[in-house]
Amino acid sequence: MLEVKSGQKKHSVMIVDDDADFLDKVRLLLVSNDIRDVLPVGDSTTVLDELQRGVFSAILLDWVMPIKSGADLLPLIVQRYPHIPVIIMTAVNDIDTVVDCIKEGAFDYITKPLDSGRLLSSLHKAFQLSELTSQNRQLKEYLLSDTLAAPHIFTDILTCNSRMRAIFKIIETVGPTHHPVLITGETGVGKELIARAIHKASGLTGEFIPLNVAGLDDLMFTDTLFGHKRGAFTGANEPREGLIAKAQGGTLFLDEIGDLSLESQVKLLRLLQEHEYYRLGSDVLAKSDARVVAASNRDFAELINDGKFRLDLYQRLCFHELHIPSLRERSEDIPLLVKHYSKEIARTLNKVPPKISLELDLALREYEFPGNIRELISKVNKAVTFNQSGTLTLGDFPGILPASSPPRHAVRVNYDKVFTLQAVFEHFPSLEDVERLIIEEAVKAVGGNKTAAAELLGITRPTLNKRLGAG
Ligand SMILES: Nc1ncnc2c1ncn2[C@@H]1O[C@H](COP(=O)(O)OP(=O)(O)OP(=O)(O)O)[C@@H](O)[C@H]1O
Repeated sequence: MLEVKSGQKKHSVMIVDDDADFLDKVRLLLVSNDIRDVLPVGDSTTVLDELQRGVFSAILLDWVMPIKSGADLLPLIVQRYPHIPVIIMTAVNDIDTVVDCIKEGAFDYITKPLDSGRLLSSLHKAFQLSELTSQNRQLKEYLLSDTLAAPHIFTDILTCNSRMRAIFKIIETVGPTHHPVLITGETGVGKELIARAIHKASGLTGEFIPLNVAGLDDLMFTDTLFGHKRGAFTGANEPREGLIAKAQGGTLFLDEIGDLSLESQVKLLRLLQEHEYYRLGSDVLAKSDARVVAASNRDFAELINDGKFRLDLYQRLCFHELHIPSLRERSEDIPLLVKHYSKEIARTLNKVPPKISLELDLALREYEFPGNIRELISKVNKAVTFNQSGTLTLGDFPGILPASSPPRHAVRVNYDKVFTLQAVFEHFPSLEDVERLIIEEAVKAVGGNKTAAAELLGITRPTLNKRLGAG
């Protein structure tokens, strides 16, 4: 999970002044106000060295000093350490100096003799800025980097697609907020898997409770979600606990939310707004802290326009919205998924995992997969079940046409290739060099998800771990 360090951080302050008594006084003032990490610097020529050695949340810098003055140091500090707020201290109380300091990038300016209240308030503001800057930096590094903070959350979602990886990053960021999330995307793209990943990223200790609301009339929806009291309606002989109670402290996943009846939408809106509900037949208000994640393959703009979906409910649900791309928009995932599922299905049938012919591989990449990954799994299932030869070919996938482009033969061995290899390795590589490169590239391509990397490489995860360990 993404963790931006903040809060009760210890702050360290550098005080630079050529007056030893003054330095001592300020240090005592800070220490007695719980700022214990203070570095007094009497010789201003050592400031840059000290900055290289330590980490500081703020600098108190005297303006007038012999040899290297505050005016000399300020531009250098601002240029090299723009994230450290610098507070200028000076006896010179004229507007020109103030303007000069601020123009050079000082955070604040205080006059001597120091007013302790003013100094402490300025320092606390500087700490806030320094914390924000450091959080921003961490977030930026995290979002720009290609590594996930908690890749294990996504092990079930095989992908080497960059949009999917960006979605993983968003999940790591918004997962712990506990706000509602609306997941959209065509049928079978993996919306439920994404919902489960959001639950894992939330840190919630309660359960993940899925409910498919398609086809539920208002009574069925209300009864299933909120439960009922004994005798609430004819046939309600026993009390029923609704799913919302089961999802307490966890996540309620409402699938096919675009198909929810308008009457039920009002009830769901109330739950999202008030976090309260009534069981059928009961006038006792119950509380719910379940996080709501909803999914749909419907077009909400159209539904709202046609009066079939309430705008206020949509706005509540899509506090965060994730759109999952269709499989044809990430066709690079197709070979990975075909390999994974053909192996899985072969295992359940006690068969040897089949090979996949190049012709089939190319044809599958071009096929549209209107039913997305669910369709892919079903097609692979049939193919593996009936295949006898040990190699899946186009013949095992009725309805799939050969690829329009001629097979791209993976590697054409000629001297060009040798030169390409040498450009990568600067020498002719050994098999071990090439293996290490391929493994590194595969792990990078799937963003550190070792299960997916093993799939991509056509080896088992333990083998990958062994090779990584040896690398
Ligand atoms: N990236 C993936 N890697 C491996 N399996 C996947 C991936 N995405 C989806 N699947 C599998 O595909 C099937 C369909 O996924 P899922 O039910 O999450 O789709 P969905 O978008 O919720 O479908 P629907 O819109 O019909 O509810 C499931 O068996 C799921 O495990």
